Amino acid sequence: MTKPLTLGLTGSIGMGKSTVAAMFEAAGVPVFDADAEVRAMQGPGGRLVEQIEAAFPGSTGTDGVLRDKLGDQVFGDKRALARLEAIVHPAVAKEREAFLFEHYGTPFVVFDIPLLFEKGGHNAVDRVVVVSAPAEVQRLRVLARPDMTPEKFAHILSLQTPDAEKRQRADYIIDTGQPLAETEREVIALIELLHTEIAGELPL
Ligand SMILES: CC(C)(COP(=O)(O)OP(=O)(O)OC[C@H]1O[C@@H](n2cnc3c(N)ncnc32)[C@H](O)[C@@H]1O)[C@@H](O)C(=O)NCCC(=O)NCCS
Ligand SMILES: Nc1ncnc2c1ncn2[C@@H]1O[C@H](COP(=O)(O)OP(=O)(O)OP(=O)(O)O)[C@@H](O)[C@H]1O
Repeated sequence: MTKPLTLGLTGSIGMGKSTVAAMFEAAGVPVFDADAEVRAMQGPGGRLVEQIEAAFPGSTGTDGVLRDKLGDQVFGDKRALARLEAIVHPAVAKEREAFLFEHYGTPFVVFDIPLLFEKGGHNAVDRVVVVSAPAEVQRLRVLARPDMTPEKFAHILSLQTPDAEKRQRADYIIDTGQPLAETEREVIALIELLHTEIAGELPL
């Protein structure tokens, strides 16, 4: 069985990555959700909880990692964040490989990875899909979230590769600054293009 073509799906905070990932999934494309894997491994009984508690005392409870507490410890401190990443990222990579193996024979799969460029994951996928909307649309979406402040938003943005650079480095861009139905049409068109390519009707 052949290895699927791998699409890395990414985008900055609030750009609509999860929404677009759900569109791929609804169209029958297997989607690996890196964030969901992290949450499972950090949640109740999760396999990283003990290791995280040892590295960040007081950051876990009976329900696993206390994400707001851990976030407070790492988002303002680059070295602490790097220590957390050294625990989390290798574990996610392992799960991703297992997912790929399970889907051998499928034409292509999507890896939904928020920090694809930031952490070098773009080198490990065949194609990169970036979701992008105008900065003002992004800002309004993010600031409407509970517990979000302009300061927190600015800080998270400062940790992420700028949208303009993501767009430049993308193989495909999905516009999420338009009505959902239009975005969905773009997703379906991309899926059709990839099927055509894989079927050998166009050069890869
Ligand atoms: C610190 C944690 C527990 C905070 O969880 P919380 O639910 O409060 O925030 P959430 O995960 O939704 O992140 C908020 C925003 O920060 C960004 N962000 C998260 N981790 C990082 C990071 N390591 N570097 C830069 N930005 C990050 C996210 O993309 C998102 O836009 C969590 O973010 C975490 O475990 N991060 C480290 C693992 C990681 O890198 N995960 C993201 C990709 S797999
Ligand atoms: N055309 C569109 N495409 C995608 N999302 C849209 C669109 N129009 C409106 N939205 C809304 O924008 C929001 C995007 O949130 P979503 O959780 O998908 O973003 P995200 O990039 O995954 O966020 P984060 O990186 O912060 O987790 C959703 O509430 C979605 O309904």
